[in-house]
Amino acid sequence: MSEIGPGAFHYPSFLDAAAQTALAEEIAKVIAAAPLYVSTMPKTGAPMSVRMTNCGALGWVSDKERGYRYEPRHPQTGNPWPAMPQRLLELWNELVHYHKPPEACLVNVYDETARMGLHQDKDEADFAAPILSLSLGADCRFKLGGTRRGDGAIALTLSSGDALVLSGLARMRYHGVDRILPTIGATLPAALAALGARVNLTLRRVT
Ligand SMILES: O=C(O)CCC(=O)C(=O)O
Ligand SMILES: [Fe+2]
Repeated sequence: MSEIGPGAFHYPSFLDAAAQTALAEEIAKVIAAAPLYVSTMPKTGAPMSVRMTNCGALGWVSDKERGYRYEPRHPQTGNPWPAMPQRLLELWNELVHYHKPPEACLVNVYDETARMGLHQDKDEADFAAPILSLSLGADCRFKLGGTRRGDGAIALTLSSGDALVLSGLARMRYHGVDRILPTIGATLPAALAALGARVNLTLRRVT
């Protein structure tokens, strides 16, 4: 584990190959029940390059009219999000020291050209709870800035099996995915391989 400034913890290869396979199988079930969809940006309605879905009681959604928010139902099927797999609750307990369970797990699927601009995670009512991110598949160049937009950002590589915790002073740090890196040998586990190059799971407490 390496601490990238107070409260930001990077755990390279936290999940071994077997754990990645098991997690990918759980996420494939989530996607079968709650299909991936394309969110649009508030105001402009521009489509995001990342496809997404959620599991847990609440899911992060965005559209032109109503912007970023959490909803209890899939925006296209209208069904409640699938339950959060037990394995994710266990990883939260292992890595996040917080007295309440996560309510939302956002599943982001990147193809080779997808990216995510620098942003803060601030649609939650509870900023005291850490954020837990888990990565599968291709490496990405991840940017981690400060708590103000203009602060300089450092780049790190997030690889398959890596965990990242943003807690305390790091909870509101800007972050984003610059680009997916050509990654030799690290593809998504078979259960997810057809969907894209990289999958990121972000577990959050919302209320
Ligand atoms: O894909 C990642 O590593 C980051 C995802 C993220 O920042 C988000 O969904 O808010
Ligand atoms: Fe984020």
